[in-house]
Amino acid sequence: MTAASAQDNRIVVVGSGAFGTALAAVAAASGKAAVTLLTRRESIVEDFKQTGRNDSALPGIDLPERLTVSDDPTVLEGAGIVLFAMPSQAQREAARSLHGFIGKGADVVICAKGIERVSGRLLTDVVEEELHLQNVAVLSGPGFAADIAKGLPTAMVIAANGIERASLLAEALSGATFRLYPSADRIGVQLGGALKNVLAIACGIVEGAGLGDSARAALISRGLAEMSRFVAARGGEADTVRGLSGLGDLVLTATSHQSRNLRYGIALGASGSAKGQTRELVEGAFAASVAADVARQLGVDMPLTEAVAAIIDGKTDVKTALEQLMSRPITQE
Ligand SMILES: NC(=O)C1=CN([C@@H]2O[C@H](COP(=O)(O)OP(=O)(O)OC[C@H]3O[C@@H](n4cnc5c(N)ncnc54)[C@H](O)[C@@H]3O)[C@@H](O)[C@H]2O)C=CC1
Ligand SMILES: O=C(CO)COP(=O)(O)O
Repeated sequence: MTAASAQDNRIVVVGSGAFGTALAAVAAASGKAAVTLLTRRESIVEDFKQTGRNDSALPGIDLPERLTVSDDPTVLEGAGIVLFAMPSQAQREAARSLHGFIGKGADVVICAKGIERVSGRLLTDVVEEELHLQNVAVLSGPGFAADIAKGLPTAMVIAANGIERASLLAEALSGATFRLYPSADRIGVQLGGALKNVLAIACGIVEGAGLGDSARAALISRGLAEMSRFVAARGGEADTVRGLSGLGDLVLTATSHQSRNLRYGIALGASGSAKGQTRELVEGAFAASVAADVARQLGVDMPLTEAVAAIIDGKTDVKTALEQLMSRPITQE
């Protein structure tokens, strides 16, 4: 049985970066369906033909032979499941440009962790608007692309509009080393992925500034409280943040040097301010100020996200932000 009855059971992954390549690899390795990785670069098609790898995204990792790599968007026509694995700020443009190829019965799954920067909107809303579709799903949770592609055990979450749809997608995309848990909370799952990146930057700042492991533990648990307030205010389930897409991913990215967000935060912490840092490379740097803006509009208290946003935007430095956080009124946990 396919997840989308009007389409065939092929899976197409759009975006041949690290995460898209990894997701295409595990889906192809499971052998449940034909899988195509759709790239915009002909050189990636050629490299895969010659080496069996996508070294531009995942150097040295062999990909399954049964994977197909293509630069022809017509492969999307009739595909039952389409994964959108490009960065958050590229989701709208990608949806707009691929709108004519994606069938009305396809299950589109967003595999990015962010919020639209210019509008503060959820990526599900953005992609649904551009594709004129409803029921766009979200895949999120703890899992580095390289770990997934190497076949290391990984568990993530797939959230759809309704648990039955989410369960079908989880079955279709899980494999021997990659386990997806279904959820019906699309808001909580996607906001968990966006906000944990901001908190991973905060943890990096703590590490880079030498503030200690105790500070990081405090950040993780107070950060989780912030996440749950924000998720509830945006109409999601506060409890979702305790699962893989919230706490699970926060712990992973706040503690592993594989995380780009953590490494970016370490650089900020080491230098004491955003002077001279490029923010464009990590998702959390895009999410921080928009999440802080939305939180203010909703009346949600998010001091850690505010502090990260102010540091990234050059409005304050690490030392001042820390002093402000530590001098906040004492409140009940
Ligand atoms: N790398 C990782 O370990 C993980 C990444 N993610 C998320 O996946 C998303 C993508 O991250 P990565 O793959 O690491 O980034 P990446 O920078 O390795 O790859 C992004 C890819 O998207 C492509 N792209 C950009 N705009 C496009 C468009 N309009 N149409 C088609 N393709 C487009 C780029 O050419 C590039 O190949 C991010 O939101 C990230 O947070 C989630 C879990 C793990
Ligand atoms: O989301 C990730 C792992 O779950 C990847 O994190 P980075 O984008 O910080 O590398």
